[in-house]
Amino acid sequence: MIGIQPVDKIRAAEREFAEANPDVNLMLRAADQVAELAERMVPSGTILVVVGPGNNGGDGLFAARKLVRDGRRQVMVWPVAGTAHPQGVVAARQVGIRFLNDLEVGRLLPDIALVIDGITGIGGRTGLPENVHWFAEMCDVLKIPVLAIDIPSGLAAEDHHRPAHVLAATRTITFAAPKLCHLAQPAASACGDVEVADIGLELPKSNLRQMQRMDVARWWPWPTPYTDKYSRGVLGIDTGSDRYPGAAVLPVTGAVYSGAGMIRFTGPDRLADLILHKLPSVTVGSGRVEAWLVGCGWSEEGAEQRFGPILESGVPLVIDADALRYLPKRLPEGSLLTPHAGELAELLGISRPEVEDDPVGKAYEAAERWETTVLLKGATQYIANPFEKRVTLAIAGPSWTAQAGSGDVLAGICGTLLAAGLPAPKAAALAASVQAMAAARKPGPFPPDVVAQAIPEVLVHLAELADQPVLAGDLTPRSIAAQ
Ligand SMILES: NC(=O)C1=CN([C@@H]2O[C@H](COP(=O)(O)OP(=O)(O)OC[C@H]3O[C@@H](n4cnc5c(N)ncnc54)[C@H](O)[C@@H]3O)[C@@H](O)[C@H]2O)[C@@H](O)CC1
Ligand SMILES: Nc1ncnc2c1ncn2[C@@H]1O[C@H](COP(=O)(O)OP(=O)(O)O)[C@@H](O)[C@H]1O
Ligand SMILES: [K+]
Repeated sequence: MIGIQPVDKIRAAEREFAEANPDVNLMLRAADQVAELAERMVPSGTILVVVGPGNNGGDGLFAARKLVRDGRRQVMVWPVAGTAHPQGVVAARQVGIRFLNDLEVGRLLPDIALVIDGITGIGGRTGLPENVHWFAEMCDVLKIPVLAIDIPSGLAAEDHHRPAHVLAATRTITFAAPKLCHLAQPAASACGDVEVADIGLELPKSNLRQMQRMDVARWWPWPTPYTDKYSRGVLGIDTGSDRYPGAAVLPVTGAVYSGAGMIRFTGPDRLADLILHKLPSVTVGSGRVEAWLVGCGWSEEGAEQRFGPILESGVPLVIDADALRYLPKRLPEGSLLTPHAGELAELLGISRPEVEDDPVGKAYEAAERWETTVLLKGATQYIANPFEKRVTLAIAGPSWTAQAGSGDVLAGICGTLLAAGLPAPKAAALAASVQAMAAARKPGPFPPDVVAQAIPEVLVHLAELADQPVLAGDLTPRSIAAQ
């Protein structure tokens, strides 16, 4: 898990560091790391460092000095948006760096190997200074690699919006910890590959975090030699309707391919035949279950009647799609709501744009109101956990997943994990991350059920990461295997 840090915590950590280490210059540390990464990105060629009025520009100027020192390359500086960092300017001039004006930049730009963006960092407000709009567009058109220092200029650190004008980066080097803009879409799409550089700051635990592959590997409920189908978790699934027959098949597919011990399908009989045709391991009819998945493709007719008895069962529920319209005040303990932005808006009685404007806040508001875990779906998936008062971002996948039925498959994976006994926040974070990883293995317009079929490959890979036995042979005690 990686903590996503707000600007005030970064600044406080910087102050504490400065008090404890009066002889260390953090800006030089940051600048050295910027220069090192720039060297790796383009071992030769001219570098243009664009600098703004703050410390982000200071980082850029000291990085420029470092880059020019080895004498192997030409480095130029273009100051924009106010007066550049005075000591930085002196340092750059001392080593003979040339300062350019707008006209010179326009003329030389096609021959630039790398642009380093030091216009604004964590002090940046949304929107690029107007006098560099043309420059951002030219870098994009000419496909010039851009290395952003801390934050691509135009983005604001704690904001997931991507404004019309931004200096989009090929890579971003940020310090101490990622900020929300690096990880939440659509802002993240302007950051390129993000590298987090350690400059020695100590940060407190954050209540906004992002899942890592290793977390998925550690938390996944791996089967053991003592496992049977019941102990692995039996999941009841009541989904689909005549209007939406696929919504019966897709969640079951997600549940089967993520390793449910057993599935009991209790939706319409005609749909059971459809499921069995594709997935003969599914059982039909009621019985004891550890968790229920409800709501996908119910349509309105008969929804309440379907929901009532399942709610009374008292086991944890994954509540998706149409079932979200019939939430009681109190949900069974350990339940999980899986709305997309439109459904969350309906739940909260607000508009969809209001949810899209503040996904972290709105997901958390719903989680608090229903005292349950909420997984807000979309290009970035937020898991709001009201018990530990935090929000977790799932591992992100390719945008190909944005298609009808992906949410149904995701609900099925959530169901498998709730039935396996995982607490809802973990189940949701794992399910969303694993689906994204499966989609990354199958990039392209593969239908959601085909993406689900890539989950076993992802799990085998993760099992290796977690040192879990994946094949029968792996269970051989090491002493025997060595003979
Ligand atoms: N805080 C830290 O821990 C460290 C910070 N460092 C660097 O310092 C940066 C933060 O420095 P600052 O606080 O000076 O802030 P920035 O350099 O990010 O930007 C502040 C300046 O930009 C102007 N500005 C902001 N948004 C603008 C916009 N949209 N259009 C035009 N002008 C705009 C502001 O008026 C202000 O003059 C970090 O991002 C990082 O690069 C590093 O030196 C290492 C240590
Ligand atoms: N831009 C995107 N990039 C990656 N995944 C996305 C994107 N947009 C949506 N998704 C995924 O697609 C799914 C859509 O869910 P949902 O809208 O409930 O679809 P449905 O109800 O048709 O199954 C969600 O799981 C979400 O993770
Ligand atoms: K920047």
